[in-house]
Amino acid sequence: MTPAARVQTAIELLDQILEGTPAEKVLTGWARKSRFAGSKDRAAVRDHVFDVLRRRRSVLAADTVETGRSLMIGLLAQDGADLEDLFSGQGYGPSVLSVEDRAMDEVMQSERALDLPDWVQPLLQASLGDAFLENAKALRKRAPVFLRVNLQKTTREAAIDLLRTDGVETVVCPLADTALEVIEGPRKVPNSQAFKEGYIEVQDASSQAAIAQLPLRDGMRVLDYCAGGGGKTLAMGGRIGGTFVAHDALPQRMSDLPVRADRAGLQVQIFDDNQLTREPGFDLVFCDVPCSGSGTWRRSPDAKWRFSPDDLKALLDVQSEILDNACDRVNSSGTIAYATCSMLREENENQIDRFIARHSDWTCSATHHWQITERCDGFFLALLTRT
Ligand SMILES: C[S@@+](CC[C@H](N)C(=O)[O-])C[C@H]1O[C@@H](n2cnc3c(N)ncnc32)[C@H](O)[C@@H]1O
Repeated sequence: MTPAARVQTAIELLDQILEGTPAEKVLTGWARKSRFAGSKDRAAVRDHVFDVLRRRRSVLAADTVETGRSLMIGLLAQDGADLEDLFSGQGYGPSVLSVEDRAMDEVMQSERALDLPDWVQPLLQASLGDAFLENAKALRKRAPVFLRVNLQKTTREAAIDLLRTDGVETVVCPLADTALEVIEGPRKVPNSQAFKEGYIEVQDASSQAAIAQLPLRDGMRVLDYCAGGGGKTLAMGGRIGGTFVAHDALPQRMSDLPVRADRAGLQVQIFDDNQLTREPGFDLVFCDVPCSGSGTWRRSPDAKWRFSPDDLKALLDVQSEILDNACDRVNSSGTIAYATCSMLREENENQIDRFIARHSDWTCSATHHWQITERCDGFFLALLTRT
């Protein structure tokens, strides 16, 4: 596909997304139907679509109707692309620029907004204070890819060397002693020997840094209460030898965990609610609760525009219910670790304050924040123990 044809495809896919179809569904549907598109074409179209969604507000000039075409023109103009060349009307590319399109090109030389939904911006501002602007700007950029090195199987240095033999270039990330940033060849990671041998997993650096802050000791009994795909279970298992139990309200979310654990050389038991009630209390109950994901919105920019005040309210209820349930799963000297990838105070400190107001025998021994930067996603961790 020519660069212009990729732009026209992105325009058509964005129109479908604007009609309400989720971005992933639109992109997968197109990839299935378009056998002529190679992997580079797919990646380029995907990048166009996600760049627009990340900056959906600022790429649109004031008073311009939101269409796939107007959004793509705004994006390309903001990035300094040669619009006359791309919009030439040739081949499968988009039709030539109108007078209005050219006017937009000029407007877009300046940025309009921070690309946040109106109702979210004040909440983020109140939550982040002076750090708000830096965080909001970082959310408009593409996120880097990070790997977690499984220290039970190898070292960071050996992992760097092995990845290089498969065309994946990485550098040490200072945020965590397990973290590597991929600077070349991220798409080659799943087929690399390092991945197949269980030496590495894909995981953001702030999640790894949070796991490094947990009070983990060899021999502990650990429950990952909201395990999902099990990324945090594996990360905890990469740090200590112990007993690991995974649980999730939606067990199908854990379907890949046995294969991943096997690759990592970790034994993980998967328990439902009934099995958990028969278990003695755990030393650590890790609650990576469902949340707005606002610290990771640059990875799923579609979610940013879909997220509503009702969604937030429902999440707050689920988060407090999970914390209340976690109390029954932890032994008398154990710790509850509450984690979100949210930047919103409502989901973080306020949730902890409300928990302590409901459970006066509990105290918060530490909180940690990771801000959204070019280098890492936003993350929040609170450690709770009985007084
Ligand atoms: C943020 S995700 C977890 C991601 C996972 N820890 C990882 O590293 O891949 C939150 C998970 O909580 C689960 N969940 C939602 N409500 C729950 C509940 N009441 N009890 C336990 N898990 C719940 C969701 O199904 C989802 O998989």
